[in-house]
Amino acid sequence: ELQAPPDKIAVIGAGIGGTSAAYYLRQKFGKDVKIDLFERGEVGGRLATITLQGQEYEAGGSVIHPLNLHMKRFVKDLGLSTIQSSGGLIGVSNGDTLVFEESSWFIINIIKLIWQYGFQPLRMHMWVEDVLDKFMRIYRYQSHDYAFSSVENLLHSLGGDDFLGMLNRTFLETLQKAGFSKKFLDEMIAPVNRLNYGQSMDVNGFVGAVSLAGADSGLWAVEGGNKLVCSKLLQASKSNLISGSVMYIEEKTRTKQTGNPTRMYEVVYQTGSETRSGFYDIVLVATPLNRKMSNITFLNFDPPIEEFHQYYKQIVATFIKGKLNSTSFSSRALDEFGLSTILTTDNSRLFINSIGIVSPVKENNNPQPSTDGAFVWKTFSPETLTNEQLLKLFLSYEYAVKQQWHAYPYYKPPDKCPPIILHDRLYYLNGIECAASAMEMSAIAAHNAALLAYHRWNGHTDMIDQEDLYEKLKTEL
Ligand SMILES: Cc1cc2nc3c(=O)[nH]c(=O)nc-3n(C[C@H](O)[C@H](O)[C@H](O)COP(=O)(O)OP(=O)(O)OC[C@H]3O[C@@H](n4cnc5c(N)ncnc54)[C@H](O)[C@@H]3O)c2cc1C
Ligand SMILES: CC(C)=CCC/C(C)=C/CC/C(C)=C/CSC[C@H](N)C(=O)O
Repeated sequence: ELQAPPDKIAVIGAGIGGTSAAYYLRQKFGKDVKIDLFERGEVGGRLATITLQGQEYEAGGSVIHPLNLHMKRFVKDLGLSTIQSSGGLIGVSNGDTLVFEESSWFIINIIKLIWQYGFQPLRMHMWVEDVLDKFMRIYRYQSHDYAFSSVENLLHSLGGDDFLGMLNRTFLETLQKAGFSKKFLDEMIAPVNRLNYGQSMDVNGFVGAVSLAGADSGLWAVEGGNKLVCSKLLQASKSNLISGSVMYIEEKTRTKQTGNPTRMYEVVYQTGSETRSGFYDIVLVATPLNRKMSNITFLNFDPPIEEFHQYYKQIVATFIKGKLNSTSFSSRALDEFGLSTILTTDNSRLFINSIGIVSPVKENNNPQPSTDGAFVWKTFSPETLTNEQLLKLFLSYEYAVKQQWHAYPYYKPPDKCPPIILHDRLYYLNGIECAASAMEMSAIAAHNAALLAYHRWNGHTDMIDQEDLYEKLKTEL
């Protein structure tokens, strides 16, 4: 049995989380509900491009896993096209030498890997596959409309106590327990985690697994920029975009047209120099709740809604067009260097986490140098690079343009996730980032929050936090 649908829903934040939430809310609640989507910056949020000499490059979230089924579905349903992330050879630097270097010959790579690390790369591949296999259960649950009231319940339904345990242990502890050697972890795994999350092996084991999935083959991106998914979702959801910064949310009693006094949420926002507000039946917050990133306060809630203090790590992405100083990484000159991505080990004295050649978002081909042999490189570093540092990395450069991010949570297990239900009809999506931050994670959180809001509105408690879903759905034909 269904209640009358809500009149108005607010979604705060038009990144991939907020726009996909609007899309799923429209699917569940139907065409009559009015959905307002608040955004204080650009649609896309941490999915953004940077334009350099007339070419656009991904400056935020750039790669998508081949098994990220929500992102895949969006691209298909919204009529977008994909490009494959360009390969290129990868090396790992410890600041003095390259501790690992890929060859363009497949067989040489296999021999090198076995020589240096035995069968650990294969075992690691299997470990990640096993985590991914369980993770994929979420798509089955969500396609059957099941929802979860907390991130912990969601993860438990996917991988049981093992998945919850991964939030409580460091990635290092998790992999040491699984029998991987220090050399392999230092030289192969820590550098991937520095590239993807700018952090050491002290992150939680779950985000570590996601990070390794982010180094799988078959990664892809959206032609024209990943942020196009957000603008297309916004359009498809037929939501009303309000350009403004939400300042606070307050619960108040309003008398609706029916004459009934109803508890509603007043969303107060600033647009230009004006302060305005609107009343909503349901509110979804799709931005990290902390002072630096969203600065939203919750007034007069009973019980009060706590202030969240999740610290987000700063990452600086710098785009440099220039000729690499290959001798910063190896003894070879540039014309014999051949690597297009260099990762760094944790103990490296280098001031960057990674550096790699990038292609424009419209190019499906391998990146091409300009006539003088210069490529466009992207570095990730914890701090802004100084001119002196840039001149260490490059023989010469034409430009260096930076984009600074509060990129992802600073992971420090045990990682306890914030609640999804902040109040009766007030939901929070970005708590999922405490398990792992990635585009697909936000899309999963958005689908879950839309289903949760729908079932709670209609009193469908049997669709929330069902135990043993995997077994139940296995027997369902
Ligand atoms: C440099 C970088 C590289 C990354 N690479 C990858 C990658 O390759 N693959 C991957 O899967 N993930 C990647 N990620 C992570 C991914 O980008 C994020 O997990 C994802 O984009 C988060 O989306 P979101 O919608 O949850 O949050 P956001 O994108 O942060 O969206 C929140 C939105 O809310 C708005 N907002 C905030 N406060 C208010 C307010 N008070 N009022 C109104 N609006 C407000 C913000 O302006 C923002 O647009 C990367 C992130 C960064 C920074
Ligand atoms: C959620 C699952 C199962 C998989 C996602 C895997 C994935 C794509 C992880 C990447 C996460 C991330 C935050 C990457 C940041 S750096 C990305 C890229 N290599 C770049 O150079 O910009």
